[in-house]
Amino acid sequence: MEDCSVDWSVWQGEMPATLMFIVRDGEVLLIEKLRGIGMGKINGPGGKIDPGETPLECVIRECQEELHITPIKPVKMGELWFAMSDIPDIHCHVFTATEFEGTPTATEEAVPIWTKIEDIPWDKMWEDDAHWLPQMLEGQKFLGRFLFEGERMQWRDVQLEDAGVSGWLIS
Ligand SMILES: COc1nc(N)nc2c1ncn2[C@H]1C[C@H](O)[C@@H](COP(=O)(O)OP(=O)(O)OP(=O)(O)O)O1
Repeated sequence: MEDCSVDWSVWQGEMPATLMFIVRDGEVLLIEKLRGIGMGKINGPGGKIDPGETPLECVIRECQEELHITPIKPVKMGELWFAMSDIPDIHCHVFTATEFEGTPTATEEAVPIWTKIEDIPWDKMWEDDAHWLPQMLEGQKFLGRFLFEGERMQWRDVQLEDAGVSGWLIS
C-alpha cells in the first residue's frame, strides 16, 4: 500500500452521495448498476445527493427511483471518503435498513439481487467494499477513507465504532 498524498484533515468531498444496504433473513439487497458511476458493478442502491437534500432524503429517493422500494427507518452506519483521480472526490453516507415497503423491481437504473451474505460477489464490486461492508453487516459503524487511481484502490484506512463516528463530517 502506497503512502497517502491526501491531507484528510482538510479534505471535503465535492460530490455528496449515498448507499443503502437492506438486510433481511441473512441476505442483503444489492443491485447491478446499469448507469452512473460504477456502471456494471454490484453495489447497494444509492446515488448523488441533490442540492438541498439531506443524505436520508437522498437514500430514500434513490431506493424509490432505482428499485421502487421505500426503506423504513434507515440507520446511518458510515461515511466513505473517496479521493478520486478522474472524477470529483465523493463523500458517501452509508445506511442500512431491515424493513421496506414495495417489491424490489428492475428499472433502467438497476437490477435488484438478493444475495446471501456469505455469497457477496466481491470481485464484481468496488475494491473498497471488502474493507468495511463485512464489519457494517455485523453492526459496526465506521469511517472509511480511500485513495483511488481510476478504479484501483491505492490506499485505505477504516476506523470502526466511536473512532470512526467521531470523524464523520455529518452526524
Ligand atoms: C470509489 O469506490 C466506490 N465504492 C463504493 N462502494 N461505492 C461507490 C464508489 N464510488 C461511487 N460509489 C457509489 C456512491 C453512489 O451510490 C454511486 C454514484 O452515484 P451515481 O452516479 O449512481 O449517482 P446517480 O445520482 O444515481 O446518477 P444518475 O442518476 O445521473 O445516473 O456510486
